Amino acid sequence: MTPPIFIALDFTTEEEAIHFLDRNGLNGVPVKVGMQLFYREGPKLIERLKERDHSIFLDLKLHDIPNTVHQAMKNLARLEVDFVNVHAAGGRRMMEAARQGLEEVTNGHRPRLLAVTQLTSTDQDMLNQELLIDKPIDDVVKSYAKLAQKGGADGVVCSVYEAEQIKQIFEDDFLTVTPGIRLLGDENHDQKRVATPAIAKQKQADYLVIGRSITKVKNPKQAYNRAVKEWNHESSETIN
Ligand SMILES: O=C(O)c1cc(=O)[nH]c(=O)n1[C@@H]1O[C@H](COP(=O)(O)O)[C@@H](O)[C@H]1O
Repeated sequence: MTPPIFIALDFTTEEEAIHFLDRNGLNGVPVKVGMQLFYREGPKLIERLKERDHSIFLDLKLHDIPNTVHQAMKNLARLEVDFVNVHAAGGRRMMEAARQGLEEVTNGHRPRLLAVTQLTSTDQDMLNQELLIDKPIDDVVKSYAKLAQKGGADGVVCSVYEAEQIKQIFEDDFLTVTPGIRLLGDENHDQKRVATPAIAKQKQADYLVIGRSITKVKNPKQAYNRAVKEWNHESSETIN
């Protein structure tokens, strides 16, 4: 079975992304396309990745008034990717509009809708001091997750540290997709709520998103295999 690990293709051009996949023998692995690459290459890149049998998470994090998100989602639905996302902070009505847009256009293959709860680059201090949200971050994430479910999302994007609690609240098929993943010893960069693939497995995350720990290292294939191995064998590597 293909491991549920999306490699974040945070490259500037299609050629760089395809070259990366080819050079490292990563054909057919699940990939995430975010704003850096999509704003440059657009839908034709998605077609190319689909032809190459990649599952695709199109991560554009929509956050706007409900009508705009509704219309935008209709266009994204036509790309027939596997996952798309919005910011839960846009509110219930916006998420309902997103879901409606996806349903109006697709017949059969509706992309699953994810809602970003709190970015993994946000920590407790930033939540309190910059966003003026005066609550423990895991409570905020859980509360946004409940809102997301009411708004028709199929799951949330959260950190590994909230995944288990979310699994306890919802049915098994409400998904948790967790970025902020690092292999032991790697730099955290701008990420704050960080965990290894092994911890993600222990905390019952459904999917992992891994970028720089695979894409920016000397031997990406080896890093990818290490992540898969941790995921499969529940190794006990930890990270602070
Ligand atoms: O929605 C996302 O994919 C996302 C949400 C979030 O809270 N944090 C987060 O890092 N991401 C994305 O996941 C990827 C993480 O990349 P690395 O930090 O390089 O592993 C980036 O493409 C981010 O845009």
